[in-house]
Amino acid sequence: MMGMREMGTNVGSVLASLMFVWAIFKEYFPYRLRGHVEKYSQKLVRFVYPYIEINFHELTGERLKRSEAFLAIQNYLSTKASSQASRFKADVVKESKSLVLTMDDHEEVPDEFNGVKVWWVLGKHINKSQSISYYPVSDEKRYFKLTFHKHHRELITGSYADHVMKEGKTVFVENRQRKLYSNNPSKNWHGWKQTKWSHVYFDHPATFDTLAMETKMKEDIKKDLMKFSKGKEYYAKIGKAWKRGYLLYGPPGTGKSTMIAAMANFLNYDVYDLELTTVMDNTELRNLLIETSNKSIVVIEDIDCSLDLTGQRVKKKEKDQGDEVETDPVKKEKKEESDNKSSKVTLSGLLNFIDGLWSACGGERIIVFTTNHVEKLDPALIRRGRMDKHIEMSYCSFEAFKVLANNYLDIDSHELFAKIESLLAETNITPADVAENLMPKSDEEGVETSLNSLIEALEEVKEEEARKKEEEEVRLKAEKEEKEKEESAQESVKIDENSANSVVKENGFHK
Ligand SMILES: Nc1ncnc2c1ncn2[C@@H]1O[C@H](COP(=O)(O)OP(=O)(O)OP(=O)(O)O)[C@@H](O)[C@H]1O
Ligand SMILES: [Mg+2]
Repeated sequence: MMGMREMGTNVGSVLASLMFVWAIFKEYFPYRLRGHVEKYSQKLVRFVYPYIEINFHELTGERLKRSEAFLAIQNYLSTKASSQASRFKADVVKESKSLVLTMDDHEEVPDEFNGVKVWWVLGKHINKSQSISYYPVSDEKRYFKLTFHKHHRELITGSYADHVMKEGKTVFVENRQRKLYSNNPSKNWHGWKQTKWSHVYFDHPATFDTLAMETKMKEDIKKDLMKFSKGKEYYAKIGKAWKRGYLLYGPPGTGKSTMIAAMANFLNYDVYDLELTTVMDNTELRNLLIETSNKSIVVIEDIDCSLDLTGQRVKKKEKDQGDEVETDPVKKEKKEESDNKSSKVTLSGLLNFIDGLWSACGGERIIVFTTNHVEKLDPALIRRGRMDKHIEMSYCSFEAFKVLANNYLDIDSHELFAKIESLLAETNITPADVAENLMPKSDEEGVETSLNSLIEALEEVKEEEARKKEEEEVRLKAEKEEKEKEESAQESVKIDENSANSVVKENGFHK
């Protein structure tokens, strides 16, 4: 087959001859006859150059978003380019294992589909605008040019285009390095980069295997996630937006954040960590959420600390609860930060978004809320449909301990396990504390030392709990006695009053 460059040279010489003929023709031909000749000459060019070109630009639309087609083509060609092209760009090194190659600018990559040959070239326009701007403007516009013979127009614009998009997306999923996004404060949204989210590569080692919790619960969650990720058609059929809400609640250190990482690793999704205290109002919240991509988990941690729960429905409840003191210093700060802001994200803003707009923009998103105080949340926020699945992360059970022992010490059983089991049944200790005790502190420390250190910690917790219980009992007893005293004092006052009244009566002061 003739290469594109060869073909280009031939076409060039033909065109040069035509130009020459055209000049002579313009000079000597009568004006009236020119129209006919022009029509036939166009036909001639199409006959000499029977190829069609289609350009796929990188940036499209009003807001110059990155075109999905461009990305898919880029990924599709990355597999072709490695065998056909000679100049590459190495883009990403995925988890330090493989080099992902993409074709370099102006490199030509041929491809074949059902015996039909096509050519791809990556080109770019340099915008030479002279406008003076405070911010540097991106002046490079890249595009892929697809060239093919006009006879195959239907095949190429139909099934070949589908094939490229599908393959490209598969390659993208295989090669992509997942990201952890955090939202930028809105004062940084304008100007040159205009990024609402900044990202780092997401490389958290947590998996469901390393997560300490009951096996049944774990399997349940895994099944639920799997069903969700494969549920595109199902969600379309029932007319529901392809999203799912999870609420993780439980005391600090029970693995809520670890669970989110395990979920992201399980599904191969990106994570958007949404820090609500830096979001000024509901409009900003909306703008942020609209910019999230498919296949992602949007996380809002400590919802009770970061969200202004001034939705009408909550006002009363908040008052009723009084000022509960937040003990965790990190969360306390977060709460104060949220309280100090002038404009705030409201509960109803968040609810509206989850319910309404969210449904209209893409799918395959999971939204996870975490909290230490589930009782503080408005039932309207956590009802099914908004938060579809509620997961309680609780104190360490024996089953959860076994997972941790396996992770940290590589053991399935030990003679000290029985003692630990009975201690765990009587105490409330978080998996974080168990993990901390199990982790060997030096190379010399063996399994037994770690287990004994855990037993010690458990006994301490048990003693502490017993002490607290005793104190509570003493306090309650004292309160009860105080109350009884007060009551008896009131009683005696009443008796005194009554007796005084009767004395008055006897003395005849009352008529
Ligand atoms: N269920 C668990 N399985 C495995 N490791 C755990 C688990 N729970 C806690 N850990 C360990 O304890 C550390 C703290 O846990 P994590 O940050 O997930 O707690 P959290 O529930 O998110 O706490 P907070 O409410 O304070 O945010 C983790 O780094 C992890 O090593
Ligand atoms: Mg956490």
